[in-house]
Amino acid sequence: MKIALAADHGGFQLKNSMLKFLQDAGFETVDFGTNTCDSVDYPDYAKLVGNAVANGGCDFGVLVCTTGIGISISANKIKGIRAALCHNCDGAKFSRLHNNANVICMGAKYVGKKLANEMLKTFLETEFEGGRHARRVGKMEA
Ligand SMILES: O=C(CO)[C@H](O)[C@H](O)[C@H](O)COP(=O)(O)O
Repeated sequence: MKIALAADHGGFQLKNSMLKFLQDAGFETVDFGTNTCDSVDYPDYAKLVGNAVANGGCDFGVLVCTTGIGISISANKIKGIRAALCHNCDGAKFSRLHNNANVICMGAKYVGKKLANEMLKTFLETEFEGGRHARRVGKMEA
């Protein structure tokens, strides 16, 4: 499974922590940056990960900014992207079960490294339930 990650200056440390977690767990990863405190614009990074997932180059995406809000709004502008802003493992689980989310977004201001790894693990291990949820996801896509 190949995972694309990116963050702005507000989220790069948490992104790098999850990058190491994924690499240690044996996942293939693509790091789209940023990797410094220099101020950047979160829509640019959402676009890199969103396109990588939407075009099939990566299976899932991980995006982080300070609150998670701007980067999730941005990712959801890309056709085929269902980006879920998650704050706990239950949200991460249901974003997959019911919404077939393909990008998980987090706010580094609210989520610590341990919780972020747990949410990410839950997200990647949970399968979409399909059924009535497939009808709803289909309506979102339309
Ligand atoms: O949280 C964010 C967007 O929702 C971004 O990470 C920004 O950090 C936030 O908008 C604050 O911007 P600043 O330039 O870092 O003050």
